[in-house]
Amino acid sequence: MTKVYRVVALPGEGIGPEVVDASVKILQHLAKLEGFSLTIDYALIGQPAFNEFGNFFPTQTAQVCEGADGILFGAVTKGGILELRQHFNFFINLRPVRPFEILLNKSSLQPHKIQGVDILFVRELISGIYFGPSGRIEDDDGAYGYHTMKYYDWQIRRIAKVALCKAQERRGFLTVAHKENALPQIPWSRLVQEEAQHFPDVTVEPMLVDNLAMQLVREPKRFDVILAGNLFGDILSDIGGALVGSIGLLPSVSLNEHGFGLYEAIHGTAPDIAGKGIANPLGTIGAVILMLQQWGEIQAATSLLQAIERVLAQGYRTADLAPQGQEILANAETLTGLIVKQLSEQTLVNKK
Ligand SMILES: NC(=O)c1ccc[n+]([C@@H]2O[C@H](COP(=O)([O-])OP(=O)(O)OC[C@H]3O[C@@H](n4cnc5c(N)ncnc54)[C@H](O)[C@@H]3O)[C@@H](O)[C@H]2O)c1
Ligand SMILES: CC(C)[C@H](C(=O)O)[C@@H](O)C(=O)O
Ligand SMILES: [Mg+2]
Repeated sequence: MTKVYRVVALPGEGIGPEVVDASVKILQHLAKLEGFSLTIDYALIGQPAFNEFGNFFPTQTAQVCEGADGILFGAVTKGGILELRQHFNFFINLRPVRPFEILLNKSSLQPHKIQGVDILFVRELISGIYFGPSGRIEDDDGAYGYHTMKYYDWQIRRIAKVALCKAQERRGFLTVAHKENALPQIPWSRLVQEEAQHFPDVTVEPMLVDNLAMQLVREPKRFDVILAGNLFGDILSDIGGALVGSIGLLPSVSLNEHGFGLYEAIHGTAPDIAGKGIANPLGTIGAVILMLQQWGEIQAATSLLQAIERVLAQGYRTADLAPQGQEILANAETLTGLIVKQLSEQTLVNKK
């Protein structure tokens, strides 16, 4: 029986529409090759949504997303994304950091430091300082603003379980980012260690987040799964961009307890390059791989990864990867076309 999937594309702003466009083309092509049925519905988020509905994440958009098999997201300036994450209870944010072998020389670190790096960030996504009580007030000392880092213990425990499961499936090593020397009321280490009693095969290593940032650059290979709260996870995962060579390469999935997911790159709207067609679409295309894996379309996921690797092996590079020597400068459209062509060729070979 043909499997039927419905994806909601939310292109958003800046380079969002460019990278979503590339990813949709690839997904549609894969559907034809792999024989699954695919519908893509489009909806507005961010500034375009505000212009149309006076709201960055309008009810109309929430309704379109309801019941879909996945949301493919571009980028927004800020308005809309936090509301979207909260609306669907996407408390799990997974950000894998694994360099492409052929791009080791694009890392900010020396190739031998980065070869073999395989890190999974597990970031809590709908609590912490992003969502705690906040405001602007004026008192006798003047105007001030505040944001509050607030975590219920159960919110930490539930994301800890996710991270522990991931570590168990991987290399059994979980680093917990915390800042208990300054923020002792939010005991990440203790709560995660308590949960870890049910995971005897996982080693838990609590690490102060400032040291963790340094160790990530110094010796990235020592990490397996890194668990972090919302703010620390945001900051630490961008370091991954420097490790793999460009932030434009990194994908992400945000999930709720039912496995419903929001798929996006970790980068933003990149206003400095938006509208030029030169954005690297591989982060968002990588998010398509995560979507296919989540659906259980393993053959399609593997085939897409292979196609990307082969196109990179042919020397094509977007501008962020600073092509030089034998490498060939490609824009997003060219790169996408090459991946589509490669997918067709692979399928032909496999069917022979
Ligand atoms: N999920 C999201 O929607 C999301 C994520 C991060 C930032 N943002 C928003 O994006 C805006 C810009 O933020 P920023 O400049 O700090 O971060 P950014 O990720 O947009 O850009 C940082 C740098 O990386 C480059 N870059 C990013 N993605 C790229 C890609 N795919 N290909 C090539 N180069 C790429 C940019 O050109 C820029 O030099 C802000 O308004 C921020 O709030 C949104
Ligand atoms: C746009 C912004 C609010 C967002 C975040 O901080 O979560 C982004 O930086 C990300 O990494 O997804
Ligand atoms: Mg970020």
